[in-house]
Amino acid sequence: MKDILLGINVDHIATLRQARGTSYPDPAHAAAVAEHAGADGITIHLREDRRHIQDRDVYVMAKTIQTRMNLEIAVTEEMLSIACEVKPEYVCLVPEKREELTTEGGLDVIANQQKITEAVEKLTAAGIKVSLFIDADKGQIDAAKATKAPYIEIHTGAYADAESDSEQNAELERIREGVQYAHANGIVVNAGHGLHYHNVKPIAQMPEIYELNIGHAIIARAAIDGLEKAVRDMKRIMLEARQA
Ligand SMILES: CC(=O)[C@@H](O)[C@H](O)COP(=O)(O)O
Ligand SMILES: NCC(=O)COP(=O)(O)O
Repeated sequence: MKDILLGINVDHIATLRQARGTSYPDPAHAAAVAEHAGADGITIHLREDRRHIQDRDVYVMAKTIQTRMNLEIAVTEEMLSIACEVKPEYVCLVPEKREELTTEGGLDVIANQQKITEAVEKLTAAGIKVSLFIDADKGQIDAAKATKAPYIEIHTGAYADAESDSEQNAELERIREGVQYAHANGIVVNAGHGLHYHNVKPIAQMPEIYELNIGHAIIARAAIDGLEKAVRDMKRIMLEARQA
């Protein structure tokens, strides 16, 4: 069975920096440590409100990341222009609401089919591999396929936030069905949001999943155990789950 890959989101290293407006900690430094510890890629989310990752971080990490950059952006002219200039290996199109604490749901590809299709075409023409951050919904998966984006990232937030075992199991089955459906339709399937050391195993065990993007939980663990150990521990849990 294929190994599952781990993308480390370093947004919340930047959150710590922005809290005091200092030059440290530098997400570019964290990305290098994460790569040394076994990260297969680095994810950064350049939000329109620049609450954590700054434009400077994107341009610096475009030069320093040794694995590959997955740049998360909203579907706006400004962000598409930055992405086409930087040319990361991957761009993941995500929804954004100014007032949200964190991403609250997947892209509504169905309702924005033309706009998202045009964005996928523009990014693809720039040589970028495009992923769409969507819920595990067959209608959204069909709409994502119609945009010709080669990747999707299934939003695992509802699974992570579930308040009962029955709710979490229902969300897990919904994700499983969506992952299998997308994979059967020739889409490369990633997943992420809200995953941590105690809920990642059932997701990592899904053989159709190519990569998990995980940030907040790993950066939080790094505050206690250090980033290298936090990354190695997560990678080990994921690989053991996949091989179980
Ligand atoms: C799209 C997603 O789930 C995350 O990658 C995103 O970065 C969350 O936003 P914050 O990092 O601002 O919490
Ligand atoms: N796309 C998910 C991601 O990059 C990290 O999300 P989280 O682990 O910070 O919730």
